[in-house]
Amino acid sequence: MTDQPLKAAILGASGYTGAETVRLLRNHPNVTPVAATGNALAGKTLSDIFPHLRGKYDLDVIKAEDVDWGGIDVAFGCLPHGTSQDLIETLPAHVKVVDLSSDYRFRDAVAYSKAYGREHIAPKRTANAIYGLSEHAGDAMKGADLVACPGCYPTAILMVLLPLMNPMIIDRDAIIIDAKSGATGAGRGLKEGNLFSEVTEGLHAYGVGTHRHTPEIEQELNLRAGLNDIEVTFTPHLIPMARGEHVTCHLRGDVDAIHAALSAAYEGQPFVSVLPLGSPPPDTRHVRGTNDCRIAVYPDSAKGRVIVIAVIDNLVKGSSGQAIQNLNLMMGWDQALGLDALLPLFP
Ligand SMILES: NC(=O)C1=CN([C@@H]2O[C@H](COP(=O)(O)OP(=O)(O)OC[C@H]3O[C@@H](n4cnc5c(N)ncnc54)[C@H](OP(=O)(O)O)[C@@H]3O)[C@@H](O)[C@H]2O)C=CC1
Ligand SMILES: CC(=O)N[C@@H](CCC(=O)OP(=O)(O)O)C(=O)O
Repeated sequence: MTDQPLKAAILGASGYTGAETVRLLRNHPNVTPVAATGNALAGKTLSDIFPHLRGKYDLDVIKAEDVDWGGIDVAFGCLPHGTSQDLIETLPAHVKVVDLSSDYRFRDAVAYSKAYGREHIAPKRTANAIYGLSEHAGDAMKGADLVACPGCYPTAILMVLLPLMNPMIIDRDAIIIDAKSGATGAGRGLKEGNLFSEVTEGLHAYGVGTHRHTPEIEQELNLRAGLNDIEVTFTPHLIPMARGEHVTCHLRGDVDAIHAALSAAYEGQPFVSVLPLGSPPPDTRHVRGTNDCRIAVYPDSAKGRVIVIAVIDNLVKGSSGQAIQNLNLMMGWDQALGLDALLPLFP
C-alpha cells in the first residue's frame, strides 16, 4: 500500500476493456479510479451502462475533454486505435499512460501506417514506448511513462513463441498459428456480424492472410531473435462465446526442448503456467476472469512437428488485467498486486 493511492482516469470506461479495468481495480490497494470517460454514452453513470458495477465504483461518465487532469496520476487508454493517440498526445506530461489500443505498439511509424492505414501523429513516442507484454518487457518497464499493451492475440501467441526465439529452437520458416476469440474481442460497439444471432452456433475466420496483428507479432519475434525476416501465418476466428481466447501454434522442433524452454521462461511467474507434458489440453474456462495464461505442449504424430496451445481471457490477460500488471511494473510494485486473488469462473 502506498501513502496515497494513485488516481486513475479510465478513458473509454463505457466500453468492454474500460469497464473490465474498473472492475479489476476494485481489488487494487494502490489505485483508485476517479474519472471515467465515454463518447456517445457520456452523461450517464457507469452503473447506468453496466449494472453489474452498481455500488462498486459508480462514477459519472464524462467526455475526456472534461477530465481535470491536475488530479490524475495515470490514464488507462481503453479507446479505439487512432482515437487513442489523438487523445493521449494532448495529456499533460505528469500523467502516466497505459494504452490498451494498438497505437503505440509499433516501434516503426511506417510499419504502423502500413498496418493501420493512417499516419502516426507521434512517431517518436511510438518508437520509444515500451511494448508491455508484462513477463517479457524486462527492466525498461520500471519508471516508464508510456506502455503499449499488446493485442489480445499477440499476447497469447508471443507468450508461446518468444521463449523459442533466442536461441532459435524452432524452424522459423514454419510458424503457423490458428487462433480463436470470443466476441468481446471486437468491442462493445455494434458491428455487422457481431450480433448474437449471427455469432451463435457458427464459427468463421476473418482477416485471413491480412490481419493487423500479424506485423505486430512479427515485429516482436524479429526483435527477440535479432533478425528481420521472420514471418508467420496467423488466422483468427470468431467463436460463439463472450470472452476467452485460444491459440494453437503449429511448429517444427523438438517437443522436449520446446517444453523445457517454456517451463524455464515462466518459472516463478505468477500468471503463466506451462502444463506438464501429457496434460489434457487447457480450456478457456480454466482462465476465465483471471490474468492467467496456460500453455500446453504436445508432440504431433507428424514427424518433427509440435503443437503448442495457449489460453487467456481476452478481457483480462489480453487487455485490462495485463494493463494493471504493467502499471504495477511501471511503479515498481509487486506485478500481481490487485490481480492475484482472481480465481477462474468455472464452468
Ligand atoms: N476487447 C478486447 O478484447 C481487447 C481490446 N483491445 C483494445 O482496447 C481498446 C478498447 O477496446 P474495447 O473496450 O473492446 O472497445 P469498446 O468498443 O467496447 O469501447 C470503446 C470505448 O471508446 C469510446 N470511444 C469510442 N469512440 C470514441 C471517440 N471518438 N472519442 C472518445 N471516446 C470514444 C467508447 O465510448 P462510447 O461507448 O461512450 O461511445 C467506449 O468507451 C481498443 O483499441 C481495442 O482494440 C485490446 C486488447 C483486447
Ligand atoms: C474478435 C476480434 O474482433 N478481435 C479483435 C482483436 C482485439 C484486440 O486485441 O485488438 P487491438 O489490437 O485493437 O487491441 C480483432 O481481431 O481485431
